[in-house]
Parts: sequence; C-alpha cells; structure tokens
Amino acid sequence: MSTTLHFHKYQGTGNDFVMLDDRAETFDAADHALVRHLCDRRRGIGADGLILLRNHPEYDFEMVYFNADGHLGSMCGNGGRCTVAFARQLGVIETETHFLAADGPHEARIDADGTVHLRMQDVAGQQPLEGLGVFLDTGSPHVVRLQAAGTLAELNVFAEGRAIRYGELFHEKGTNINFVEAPAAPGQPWQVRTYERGVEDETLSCGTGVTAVALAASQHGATSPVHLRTPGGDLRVEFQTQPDGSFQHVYLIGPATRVFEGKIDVA
Ligand SMILES: N[C@H](CCC[C@H](N)C(=O)O)C(=O)O
Repeated sequence: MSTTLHFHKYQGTGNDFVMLDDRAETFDAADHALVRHLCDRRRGIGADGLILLRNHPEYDFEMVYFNADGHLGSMCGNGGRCTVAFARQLGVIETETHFLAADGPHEARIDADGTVHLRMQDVAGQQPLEGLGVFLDTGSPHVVRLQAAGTLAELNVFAEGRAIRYGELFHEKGTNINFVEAPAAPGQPWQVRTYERGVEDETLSCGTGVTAVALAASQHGATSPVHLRTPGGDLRVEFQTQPDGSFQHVYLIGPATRVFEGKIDVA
C-alpha cells in the first residue's frame, strides 16, 4: 500500500533539508531506507539531511536529525536554524525558543529579517592533529585544516576530505573536514569548504563546521564575531574564550529559508 507524506523543504546557506512535522510521531526513525530515499536527489525529494520536528515534554520541541545516508547524525547547525524557522512556521514557537537536539539543549531566537541566532553547546578546547590541523567537537566532529592563500577554490575537497574521513585516524566513526583560507585583508571573511560525513560529499555549507572554524581561527588572532564565507553563503559565529581554552556562549548566526512544501508517495 502506498501512502503520501507531506514535507517541507528548507535550506540554510545552501545546506538543504527535508523537514517533517512529526508531532504525532508517525514517522519510523529506524527506517533508514526511507530517509535515504527522501534525501535522494534523483528518486526522492533531494537533501543533505532530513529532520523530524517532534514534541518534547520539557522543551518547545525536539529536533531529530538524519544525514542523507539515512542514519541519525549528531548536531547539525544549519539544520538547527532551519528547524527553528520551521517551528515558527508551524506556530510551535514565536521568536525565542528552547529546544532539544542530539547533543543536548539549545536556545535560539529569530530576528525580524529571518536571521536565526542559534546557541551551540559549550566547546572543549581544540586538539592538535599532527600534520593535519586541529580537531574540535561542536556537537559534531570536525577537523579544521588551514590552506595556503589562494588554494581553496581549486582544492579537490571531495578527494582530500574523503582520504581524511576514511583515513586511519577517523575511519570507524568518521569526521567532517573543513578546509579553510584565512582572510586576505582585515574585514574579509574566513573562507570555508566542507566535506561532510554522512553525506559523504562536499556540501555548500556546514553550520557546526563553520563554528569549529571560527573557534580554531581564534588561535590565529580572530576575535568574536568571526565572519565566514561558504560556497552557499555567509555565516557569523560569536563566542567567549575561557582561560582554560574552552569556549562558551557560542552562537551560530545566519539565514534559514523555506523553499517549498509538497507531498511524496512512499511505498
Ligand atoms: N550540515 C551539518 C553538519 C551535520 C553533521 C553530520 N555531517 C555528521 O557528522 O553527523 C551542520 O550544518 O552542522
């Protein structure tokens, strides 16, 4: 028997998501094949990930995030902003919220122009990775690798990212990898391209990734707020550095846009 699923499509700086209002909890979160199908750009709707908005007794809502490979992911920053915008569209929240995601509670607020300020979890310091860069966990695991000036545009992010993601350091759990170019002049943004685990490709933007880049950039003299440019658009990250090298009051700030809604037949 085939059924019809009502969905919304959102994107945040080009990182795109199928959003489902699952307050009635009718979606089977263990159905990896269905999630994969809905995210398939040829046979399904097409997205980097899928998000369920569910009720939660202690929060305004719960965000359940899956990568395009059909498996539950860790935190998704762009998806988090989109879920906040979706919650407002549904009338679940107004302009401020407290919600639950895979890595714990988050606060967020939406400006009049639609910009979403999403508070991320506090971040423990960064770990150096010999010859590779640094590692940070911003709700999802991220390698940050600094590139020489003028080399980012031509970099083969798919091949280089894949080699690190499946390399001996990370192959079991994998990681996301952010390739970064420092600003050429003061006032210009840090440029970032990201290979995403779970999508297993370069995406146009990664929110937890640019958060990791901003925090790592603070070791190279960047101060909050840090402006970042991804192939999909610009984001801003604010934070406070603690004396022990950890980071608190971390905010990911940027757009979250509803693109369309529709119905899809599923087996
Ligand atoms: N695109 C997401 C990151 C998803 C993390 C995911 N790729 C994983 O490692 O589970 C973001 O905007 O933060």
